[in-house]
Amino acid sequence: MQSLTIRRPDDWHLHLRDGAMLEGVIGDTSSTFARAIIMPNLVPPVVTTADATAYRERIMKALPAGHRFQPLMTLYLTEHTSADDVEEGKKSGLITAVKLYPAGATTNSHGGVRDMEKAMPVLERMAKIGLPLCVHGEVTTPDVDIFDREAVFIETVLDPLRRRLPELKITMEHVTTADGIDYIKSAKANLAGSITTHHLIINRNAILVGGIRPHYYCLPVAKRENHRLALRAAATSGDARFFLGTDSAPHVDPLKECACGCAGIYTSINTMSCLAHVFEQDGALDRLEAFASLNGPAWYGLEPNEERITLERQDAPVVFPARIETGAGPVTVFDPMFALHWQIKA
Ligand SMILES: NC(=O)N[C@@H](CC(=O)O)C(=O)O
Ligand SMILES: [Zn+2]
Ligand SMILES: [Zn+2]
Repeated sequence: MQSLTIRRPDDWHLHLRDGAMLEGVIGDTSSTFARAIIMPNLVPPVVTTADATAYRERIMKALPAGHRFQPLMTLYLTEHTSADDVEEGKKSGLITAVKLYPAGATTNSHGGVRDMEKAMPVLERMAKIGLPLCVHGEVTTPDVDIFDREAVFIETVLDPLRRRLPELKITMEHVTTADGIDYIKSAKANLAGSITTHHLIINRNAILVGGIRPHYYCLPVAKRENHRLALRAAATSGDARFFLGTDSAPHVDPLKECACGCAGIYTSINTMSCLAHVFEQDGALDRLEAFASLNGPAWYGLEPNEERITLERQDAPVVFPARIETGAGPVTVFDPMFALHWQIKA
């Protein structure tokens, strides 16, 4: 049997939600990943250090017995965020990053930033104290086609911000385009990108061909095949600027299978099996550890995990449940549309 031992991975972009959903999903992450950057887009969002402290406590309480897991907390940037509060959060060790959601760009982002000018004092402070900004990189202006939102964001928001504040460390999260990959590669410093599991596997056909398939709908929406190939090349290259952020984003099935379905794909449970498949296909299994376990911590100034996991390849397909049951309702699991053969050794 073929096997691969790597340092225990981390997830640099994760939605754990709250309440019954949090309880239903956290074990799928904490059984595999040592740490995860926890997205703050709850209802209401995690805006202050006090909010993040309370949310962290709820996460730790929901953690299954015996699991070791460290949630890395983020704050949801608003036009009213206090720079002092952000600095306090970083100093106390609680806050790993601040998250920029352009208002209206994605799930629970209506309280996000409309006018970047209003966020400048906080961003300047973050640059000064070395606190990274995570961005959902899409513009929301109605005249921009949804498939172009990332490219236009780079040109009209991200690049001007980086010119104005070159010392600010920015993570372009869930990169979905060749434009994003090229832009990150062109930067001399202070820019990196996370890539999701599903964007390495699906292109936009998965959502639209043969019927509309809500469980492949996420934001940023999957793009054309040439973009997927660019993401794959970047992820499997070993380039330290690219690392895993699953963006696993659970929504209960009734909220996805309806006339106006939510964006988000649930991959926490089968991400490592999917990634091993992708890296094997591209002849890059030796670089899976860089993508999933080394590049992320290096970017965030943390040590890689000491623990190891072993992935084993078996001839018989590894079967994951089609959906998980949570106290909030059923959540469909990402189906990569090919058989998986790798699994984490218990
Ligand atoms: N990725 C998604 O499609 N959805 C995320 C929000 C986000 O990361 O943009 C969610 O919170 O559901
Ligand atoms: Zn996002
Ligand atoms: Zn997300």
